[in-house]
Formats: sequence, C-alpha cells, structure tokens
Amino acid sequence: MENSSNTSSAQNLLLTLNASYSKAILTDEGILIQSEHNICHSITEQSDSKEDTAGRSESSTSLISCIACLDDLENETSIENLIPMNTLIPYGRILNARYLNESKVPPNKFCADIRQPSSSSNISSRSSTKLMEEGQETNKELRTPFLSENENGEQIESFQLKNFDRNEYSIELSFVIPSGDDIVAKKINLSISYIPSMTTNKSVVEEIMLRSYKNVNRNRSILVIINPHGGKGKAKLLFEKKAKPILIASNCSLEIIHTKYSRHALDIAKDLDITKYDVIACASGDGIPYEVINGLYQRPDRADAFNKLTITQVPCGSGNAMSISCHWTDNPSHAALCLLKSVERRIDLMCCSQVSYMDDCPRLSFLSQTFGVIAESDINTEFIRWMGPIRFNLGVAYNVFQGKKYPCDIFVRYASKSKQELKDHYLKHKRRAELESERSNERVPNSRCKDPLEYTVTEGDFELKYPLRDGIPDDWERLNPEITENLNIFYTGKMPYISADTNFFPAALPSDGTFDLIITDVRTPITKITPILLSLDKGSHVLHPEVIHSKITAYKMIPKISDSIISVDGERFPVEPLQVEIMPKLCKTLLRNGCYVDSKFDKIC
Ligand SMILES: Nc1ncnc2c1ncn2[C@@H]1O[C@H](COP(=O)(O)OP(=O)(O)OP(=O)(O)O)[C@@H](O)[C@H]1O
Repeated sequence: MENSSNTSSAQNLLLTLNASYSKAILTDEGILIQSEHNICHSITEQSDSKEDTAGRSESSTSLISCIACLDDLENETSIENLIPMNTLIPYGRILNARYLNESKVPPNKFCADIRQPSSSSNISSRSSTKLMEEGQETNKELRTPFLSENENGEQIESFQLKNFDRNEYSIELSFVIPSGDDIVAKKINLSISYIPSMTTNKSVVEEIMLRSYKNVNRNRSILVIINPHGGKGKAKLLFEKKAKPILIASNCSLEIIHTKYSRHALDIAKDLDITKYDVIACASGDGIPYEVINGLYQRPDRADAFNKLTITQVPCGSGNAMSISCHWTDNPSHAALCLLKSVERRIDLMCCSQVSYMDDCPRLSFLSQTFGVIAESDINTEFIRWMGPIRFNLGVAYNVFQGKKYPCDIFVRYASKSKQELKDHYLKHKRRAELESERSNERVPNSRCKDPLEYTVTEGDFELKYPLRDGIPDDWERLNPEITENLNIFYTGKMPYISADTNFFPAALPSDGTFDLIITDVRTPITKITPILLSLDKGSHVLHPEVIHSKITAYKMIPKISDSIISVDGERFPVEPLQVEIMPKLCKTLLRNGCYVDSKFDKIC
C-alpha cells in the first residue's frame, strides 16, 4: 500500500516533470492557457477558479486573448511556455490532442496510461501498461475507466495519464497559429485540469477532439493528388510547405501521388481502390478536380465511388475557384485547415454532351462552361501567364472593349427566368439550406454520425434526362436571336467565385438543382460595359439591365462560328453544339460551415 510520504514525493516528481508544461483548462470556446511557466504557480491560481463537471472554468480571466491574434509566436520552433497566460486556443484551430508518452511518466506509481479493449468490443487485445499499484486502485477515478474511441473508431476503455488527486492530464496539443498570411502547425505540452461530465464520461482527449471536430469526420483518410506543373510549377512546393505540415499534425492518414502526365488524375480516379480513402484532395488548380470527377464518372461502380469519396482542392494552381468558393480561401495553409474541419456536403454537377465524345462518355463539369469572350480571355492569354490571375481580367476587358461577337443559337430550360424570380429562388433555397444545416448540426452531436442531409447516389442519377440525340425538348425556350447573334459573353456556372477577385456567379448555390446563366451582347455601349466590368468583384454586374442573369436546369448552345473557344471548367472543348443539364447532388465536397463563401448576393439583389 502507498503511504502518504511516498505520495507526496511522487507528486513532487511529477511537478518537476510538469514544470515546463503550461497549465490549461477546457472552456466552451477553446483551451485556455492559465500559466506560462510552472505548475506550482498554477496550483495557487486554480484554487481561485470554479470548474463545472466538464472541466469548464467559470473563473477568473478578465483579459483573454485569442491565439489567432498572436502573430509574434510564429518564429518559435517550440512555443512551449511562450503562450501568454489567458490565451485561448479555439477548438477551430486545434488539430490533435494526445496523452504524452508513457516514457514521460515517472515511475512513481501515480500515473496510468492504460488502454484495453472494452469487453463489448471485438478488437484483439493489445499491450497495455499499468503503472498503478494496489494503493492507487482505491482511487475511484483511476479505477473507473472511460469509454473512448481509438484511431480506428473502436471503443476502448481508457485511463489517462493523470496527476493523481488534482485531475490533471498531461497532453500534447497540436494547433495552428498565424504566420504572415499563412497558418502554421505548432505543438505545446499542457497540463489540463479536467473532470469528465457525469453524463458523457468522455476522457479529456476525446472531449478535446469532439469539440475540435464538431460534426466532422475526423481521422479522414486522404489521398492527395499533386500536379507538379500546376501553379506555374509551384504546386508541389506550395503543398509541402504550407498544407502538408498541418495535415500531418492532425494525425489524419495521408497518401500522396504526383501526376506524371496530362490527364493522369483521370486515370488515377478511374483505377482507384475507393475503399482506401475518404477524401481526394487535389493540390492543383481546377484542372485536377475536373479530371478526378470525370475519372470517377467513368468507373463501372461510379455510384459507389461518388458515395464513398469526397473531392476537394488544396489551392496550388493558377485557377483555384473550387477552393475560393468552398474553403473561402485561395491560401493552401488555410485550405488545409478547412479540409480537416469542414463538413461534407453534396453539390450539383453539370453533364456536358457533344457529338465528338458522346460515343465515349459525356463529361461532368463542376464549375462552368463558357463560349466567347470569357473562354478566349482564359485560354488565349496563356502567353501572359506570368502575370498571375490579373491576366484573365485584362483579357476580358480587352475582348469586351473590342466588341468581338460570337454568334450562336441558345435554347434554355429555365428554373427562374427573370431577375425577380431568380432573387426569390435564391433567398428561398439559401434559407432552406441554412435551416437544414442547423437541423443537421442539432441531430449530429458527435463526429462519427452520418450527416442526415446525406444523399445516396444511385446509377439512375447518372441517366441523362435530355440525351443529345433526342433533339431539343419542346419546353426549352430559344433566346432572342437578336441577342445571340451579337453575343459577347456566354457563361454558365455553379460556384460563385471563378477567381479571387471575380464574383461572377453571386447567386450560385451548392445543391439547389440549378446553375446560373449570364449573357451580354456587343450592342451594350462602352459607357455601360465599363461599370459592369468594374463590378465583377462585388457580383453586382448581374444587376445591370444589360446583363441577362437566369437560373437554368439545362441548355443547348449551337455556335455559328468555328474559330473560337468553348471552355468547360477551364479545359478546352470542341467548338460544336454543346448540351448541358444539371445532375443534382452528385458530388461530395467539403464546404466551410456547410456553405459557399458569402457572395453577398442577398445584400445586393
Ligand atoms: N505531369 C504532368 N505533365 C503535364 N501536364 C500535366 C501533368 N499533370 C497534370 N497536368 C495537366 O495540367 C493541367 C492543369 O492543371 P491544374 O488545373 O492543376 O493547373 P493550373 O496551374 O491551374 O493550370 P491551368 O491554369 O493551366 O489550368 C491539367 O489539364 C492536367 O491534365
């Protein structure tokens, strides 16, 4: 049996061990650092604070700062003890928490890190270390195991490495802090005061992880596809420097493939073992997600593939519309955090048919199709690629002011034809999506539950409603030929931002079953074109009476010239009749807070 003098000497040993740890508690918003240096100082502090059963403090801290504001921490390789007292590390910035190694536990018989399979679990027994002796067995908290999950999601009984008597746990916490425009991963050792809630009885690490990954599947198995040629050849470096350290610190499972030839990502997606991954993250521009989506589409088990896999982007290319719209950023480090923290949501895709490839397979588009000025501005300005994204805006302005026209015929199946109808549609669907999201958050209290908004794709979802060979259905409307003979911009899209400063489709919604059509014609005088182009960043160009803006479910565009360009998701397509229809909710992606970046359309419309 342990006697009291042994107890206090062992406690002293642990205090010495922990002297370099910051003391911390869990609050509703994050982990609050309560001391910078030594634990003895903190013990005095702790006696002034009140904690509820979940270890949340009601104490004390009048001036709490957030880790997100502490720029000066960035240069430290280890920030242990450098985080000032009363700093909050918000759960949204926490990547991982784990008990410190048993090797760090002093052989003082005070601490335990015991993990053993629960009797209800069928996992095979694993080695466990028990560092308690008879004396500690009388301690009720140490005797009572917590039910928690291991890395594989299996239930295990756990005891934590803890400081006997004071409910303190030695934890290594990984989190992100700002570093210039980026965020970077850091680690700190903490001694956390924690008493599990009577109702949930979660271990401290499990509680931290649940709060840090609320409603999100953590420990995602991620396949990263890097296009080494993307982003003017910088994609690999960008990913490795800015995104990879954050993903690794989160303890997710990561596999990386580099594309070796053009369209390699399509072949990778076609042949992939879909059981191995949850997420395909394209460290590239928009070209690789396009290829991955089409590779999955060409698989015999495509319904399973679109049910199993989530496609997302780490923005490392020159066109990063997917990340800007879905992760709300074109910065790879911020996108990496979103990749870990964002919820899975289904988005609609658009299915493109043209004679040239119909015998092979239609093509899926997640972003846009364009003919005329926009297509030429994107693809014909390759020679000024060194200018970065500005080259696109310059190209558009140059072509628009030249008054170049692109005659064609356009037939449309409208969802909301007039601007008033479009506004009503937008507000109704946005509100509905918000309500569903709120309900989903309420219904999904823990991270491993399935999203109730989840939709299961079946083979029927891939069937074309309007096959190309059937001709144009009667209920499609032909656009006024006076406009289409003088067409300047023809642009259809499904995501709001097409580049960091261009909010081209401000009314786009992820899964409303429609996509947006925007058309201008060359008869618009320069005095009116200029303010239209100047309002592309705010998205208010669609409000100008000279701009046609509708929500549609399908269209056919028949070009009357051949020396131009049709571009689908930034890829060059044959200049021949193009028929496109919506395919609702086909693709799973990651949306920050469950929605696209705020285009502010509800404020301007
Ligand atoms: N190893 C490779 N060699 C040549 N081309 C490749 C390779 N890997 C990928 N590609 C091609 O690069 C193209 C562009 O990819 P991505 O969108 O990632 O880059 P980006 O920087 O945005 O470029 P872009 O603006 O040209 O689309 C895709 O069509 C893809 O097939």
